[in-house]
Amino acid sequence: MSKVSLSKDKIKILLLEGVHQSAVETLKRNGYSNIEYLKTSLPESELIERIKHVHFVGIRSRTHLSEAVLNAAEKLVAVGCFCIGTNQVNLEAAKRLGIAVFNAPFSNTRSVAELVLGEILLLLRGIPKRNAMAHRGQWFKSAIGSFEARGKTLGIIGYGHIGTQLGIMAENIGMKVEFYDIEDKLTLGNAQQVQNLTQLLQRADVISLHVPETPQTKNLIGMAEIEVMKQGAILINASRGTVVDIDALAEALQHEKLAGAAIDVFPVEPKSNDEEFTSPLREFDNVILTPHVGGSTQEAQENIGIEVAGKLTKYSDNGSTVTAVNFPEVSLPELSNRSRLLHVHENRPGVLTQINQAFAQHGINIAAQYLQTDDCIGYVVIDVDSDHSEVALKELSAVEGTIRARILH
Ligand SMILES: NC(=O)c1ccc[n+]([C@@H]2O[C@H](COP(=O)([O-])OP(=O)(O)OC[C@H]3O[C@@H](n4cnc5c(N)ncnc54)[C@H](O)[C@@H]3O)[C@@H](O)[C@H]2O)c1
Ligand SMILES: O=C(O)[C@H](O)COP(=O)(O)O
Repeated sequence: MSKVSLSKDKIKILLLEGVHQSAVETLKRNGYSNIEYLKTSLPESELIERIKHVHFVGIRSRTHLSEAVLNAAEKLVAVGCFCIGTNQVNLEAAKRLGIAVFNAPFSNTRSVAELVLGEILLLLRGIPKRNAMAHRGQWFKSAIGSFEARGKTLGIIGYGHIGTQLGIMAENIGMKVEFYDIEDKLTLGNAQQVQNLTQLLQRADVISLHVPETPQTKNLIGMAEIEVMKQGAILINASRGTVVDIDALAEALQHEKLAGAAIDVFPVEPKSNDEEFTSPLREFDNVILTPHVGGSTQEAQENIGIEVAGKLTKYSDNGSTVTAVNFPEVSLPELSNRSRLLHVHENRPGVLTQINQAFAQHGINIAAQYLQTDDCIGYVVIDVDSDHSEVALKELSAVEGTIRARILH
């Protein structure tokens, strides 16, 4: 259990993976100056050492916050994922330890959709192969294997923030859009939801994946799924590397079952730009390989920096957990002329009663109280008169089942 009651200059923030400077500016504007900024991710052993002293950590998709790392993070209050995906964080372990995790659920979605649209056009025209040949001095002027997008069917797997935007853009260039999603979805434009994955795979000229990394999406596209796709279809994956069986894809390209592919994410990705990228797909001219840059645009990164740093400062300054991905969500008013106690506890019967009884015994008047729980933890926020705040924190910290308690003035 950790108690935190620190002035802002003592709050240590570690930002990894070269998050946009807008994050640093946002934190500084809000009074947080104790920031360590690294351009790379860190291997687990180094992270375990560095994270011990840190109150907030900012990462992107390359940094793995495993249970071992989180267990070592004695002072960690919150994690900011400066991206959409949060699969690189052990969210359950973070929750058990009372560490809130935030992300940027929308800010880079347009960038991904735009990249995929471009790839669809290039792949339908066979441009990656012609481009590679031209670089080698070969002139391949031919309409063979070259098609317009107009009238072709785009099959989207995962019709969320990215899938829907891609669908609208694809319709605007005359494509027919169908999608498969495990949820019933409101269809935008003229898109049609199909009932099963096989149906989508059989009908689409281009398949694009926009699902999260989950146990269900692991190898969602393997040998069997590629087999049912149309002869000469195109496969695009800008979601997560675990979603496509890369060896199965390489084999399908070898046998010319597929006309091309665009892959932005890989089962194993280099840890830094200095590390060599290895993949069985490197040998194929008709595959666009990109180094996980779907969301890497200036616009997206700047917006993500502001959004996630804003969420971290709000949680630090006022306790709000709105949009946290692993925490009960509590929306809180500004704190004025009082102290605010933030208490994360195991969700077991009687915690709130214990708190209220302890406060009553010490004559601590509760000015406001907010509580949200999920199946594992509870998060209660209590505003009290500042004169009582230190006693209140002591009492709160002694409550059975307490995971973390901190105070804001
Ligand atoms: N390449 C990049 O740089 C980049 C950038 C942003 C996001 N991403 C990845 O793209 C993913 C999608 O992003 P989003 O913003 O559209 O997410 P989202 O949560 O808005 O949408 C995901 C959709 O997938 C559906 N889904 C989940 N499991 C499924 C399954 N087994 N089969 C079919 N549908 C399923 C969900 O119901 C949802 O509609 C993210 O989780 C992230 O991993 C990659
Ligand atoms: O989850 C995401 O938003 C994307 O995969 C982008 O990750 P990145 O910030 O590491 O580029």
